[in-house]
Amino acid sequence: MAILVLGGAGYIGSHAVHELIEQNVKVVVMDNLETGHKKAIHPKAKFYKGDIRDRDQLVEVFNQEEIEGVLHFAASSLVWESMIKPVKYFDNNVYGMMVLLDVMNQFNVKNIVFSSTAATYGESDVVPIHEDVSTRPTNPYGESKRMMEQIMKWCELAHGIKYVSLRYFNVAGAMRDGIIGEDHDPETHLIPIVLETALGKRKHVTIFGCDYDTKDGTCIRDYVHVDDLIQAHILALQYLIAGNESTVFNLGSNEGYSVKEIIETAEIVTGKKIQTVLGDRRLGDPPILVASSQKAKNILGWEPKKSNIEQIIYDAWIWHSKNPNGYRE
Ligand SMILES: NC(=O)c1ccc[n+]([C@@H]2O[C@H](COP(=O)([O-])OP(=O)(O)OC[C@H]3O[C@@H](n4cnc5c(N)ncnc54)[C@H](O)[C@@H]3O)[C@@H](O)[C@H]2O)c1
Ligand SMILES: O=c1ccn([C@@H]2O[C@H](COP(=O)(O)OP(=O)(O)O[C@H]3O[C@H](CO)[C@H](O)[C@H](O)[C@H]3O)[C@@H](O)[C@H]2O)c(=O)[nH]1
Repeated sequence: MAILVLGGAGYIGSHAVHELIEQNVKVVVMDNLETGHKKAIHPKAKFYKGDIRDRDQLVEVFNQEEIEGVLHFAASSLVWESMIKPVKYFDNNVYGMMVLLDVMNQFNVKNIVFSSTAATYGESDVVPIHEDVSTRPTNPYGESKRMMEQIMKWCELAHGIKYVSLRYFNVAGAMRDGIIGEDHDPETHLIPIVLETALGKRKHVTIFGCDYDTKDGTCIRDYVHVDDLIQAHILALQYLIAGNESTVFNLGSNEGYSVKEIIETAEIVTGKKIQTVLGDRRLGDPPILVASSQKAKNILGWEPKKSNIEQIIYDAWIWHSKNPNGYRE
């Protein structure tokens, strides 16, 4: 039996594949390589290049392999892009989920761990955010993920497909050995941009908005180390395979850092001065997203070990400084 990792060539999915293989699990990856990299896929994983919206391609994978469960990372995931290309997000994310659940049902595969997001909550009055806080997304990306959760709920009722939806906050860091890490083109995430600036690949970091109602006027996010996040996926898979009920968990560090604080910490970790420019607010950005992950700790026994901000930035720095051009030669 194998675990099917959809989006296993991407930043987070590739870390999941490495960890599963480390734990001697048989892994099958499907990815269309739109934002992922073939080089990020562990050589011991069986790779199918394909798009999950292509039903025939997906059926082919399920026909060829004995799939026990699915980790579903494959999605479009940029908040700002979703504000200008909403249909892309509903097509790739929501339609992709519809095809996937239909094929899982056809092949009687009953377990899925899904990459959801803090963006499902939108602007929450409750901080830290727990799972019972109402979801009111402020961008199409978050809306698409909320819809995907709803679709899973109805497919559980109709077909008995069990799910764990993991609402990640901001994922960062990399495997300590510098072999895999974050490489998007163009890169739009804060920590990689800050580190590329430290490396001299960029002149400055633009701070998107300094007039938010926060301690220093810049947006606050909760950063979680990718290695800790993957451990939660392994626990979620075990939870489902043990026959537990479908549910939702937040995954974050429970600490909020402003954009300015991230830049200051990166200056300390890298020992480099990082130039900044003040810019306008970015479309769709909520001011504050900080998690309560108590439920994942209580029910899954999740214990994040690396999610302090210095370690997250340090591990990302190892990846970026060893691979200044990412996966490109
Ligand atoms: N990075 C974060 O901070 C963050 C936070 C919350 C949630 N998430 C979610 O985690 C998941 C992974 O994020 P990431 O940062 O690794 O993104 P990523 O873009 O690096 O990885 C996504 C992978 O999925 C593939 N893919 C996309 N659409 C596909 C399709 N239709 N068929 C096949 N493959 C497809 C891409 O080629 C890529 O390899 C996404 O679902 C994202 O929404 C990420
Ligand atoms: O050059 C930059 C890049 C980002 N930011 C700011 O830094 C913060 C973090 O931005 P990221 O782009 O790194 O991450 P997002 O919070 O927009 O989104 C990330 O986390 C979300 C959940 O919190 C989603 O799930 C999403 O997939 C994932 O990309 C935001 O306030 C953003 O405005 C800047 O000021 N300058």
